Amino acid sequence: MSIQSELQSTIADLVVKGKGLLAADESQPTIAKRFKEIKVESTETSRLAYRQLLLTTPGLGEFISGVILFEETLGQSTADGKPLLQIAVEQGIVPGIKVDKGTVSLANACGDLVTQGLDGLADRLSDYKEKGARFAKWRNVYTISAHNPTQLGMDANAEVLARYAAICQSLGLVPIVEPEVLLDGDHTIACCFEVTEAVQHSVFHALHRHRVQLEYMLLKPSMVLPGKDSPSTASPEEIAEMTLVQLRRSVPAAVPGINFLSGGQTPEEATRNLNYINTMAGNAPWLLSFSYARALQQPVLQAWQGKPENIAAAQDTLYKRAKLNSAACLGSYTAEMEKE
Ligand SMILES: O=P(O)(O)OC[C@H]1O[C@](O)(COP(=O)(O)O)[C@@H](O)[C@@H]1O
Repeated sequence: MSIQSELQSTIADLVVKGKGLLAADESQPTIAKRFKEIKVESTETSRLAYRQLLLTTPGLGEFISGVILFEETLGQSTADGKPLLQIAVEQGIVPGIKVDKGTVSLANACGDLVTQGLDGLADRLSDYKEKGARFAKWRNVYTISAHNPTQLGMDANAEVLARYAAICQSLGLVPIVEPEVLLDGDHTIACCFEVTEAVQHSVFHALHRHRVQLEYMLLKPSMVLPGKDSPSTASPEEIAEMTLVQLRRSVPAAVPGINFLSGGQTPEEATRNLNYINTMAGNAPWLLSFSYARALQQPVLQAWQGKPENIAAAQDTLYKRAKLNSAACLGSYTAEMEKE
């Protein structure tokens, strides 16, 4: 298969109406933090048990088209020797992989961060592809404060994101481009709008400079929201409206899908806001869906508590959240469905 057809068929498998992505790619520090909340130690064994629980959830493929895995998971197998990646494939779920190496502070940029991981990326990607990954994900983070993000921070981050995307496409892996504007802070929704618009403009300029084919990538953005310590709140209609206006101004129609991250919203908020976005999207050119980690997994972790006897209940919870988010993709979610 040519690189072009590989990219095309992965996009076709990922961008499906009523389906979204499960982000199960928490880095070691992040998964340790999530496990700590349920008093489970993060070890290779506990991470395998948990991620096996996620991937073996019966019927998950009805609502999930792709899963983002962490590098370690790509090499893990069940006790009877089946690779976890194979389980995803058998569920009809496309396996992908997080390939960035986390953030460091960017010199001379007032505290802005920049994401690392470009060195040796092509070799790593070839290896992941050989193991079965068909898409990749890279996350940049932008903090909002009186001084951040700086133009320097936005430019430097856009450049690495575009270089990553170009390398992925050259090897036949679909890149998910994730510029996350963080929820931390007391900023207003208007300020988040302005920053998100500037960030995405810088990203799409860089993607253009690096000749990234927009038809064969997905955008994983944050929604436009007031900061979590903001004195002002915003209604779901306002969030949906501002998110859509911002996206229309920044994201070319050639991009096939936009899969939001949850970013610290509660599971219910993330589902409700996605539903409003889809009901208000009109004839938006992109499929608007989800690529949630916390908003899908928080209730699962609570139900699991690290205990084998809770696996079935935890899987029911994942199935339910995936189903509700699928409804939100179709604009048919209602708060009553939470009680079912
Ligand atoms: O561990 P990291 O690299 O900080 O990433 C944390 C998470 O951020 C995400 O990009 C988005 O997650 P949320 O939906 O919880 O905001 C996930 O894909 C990833 O697992």
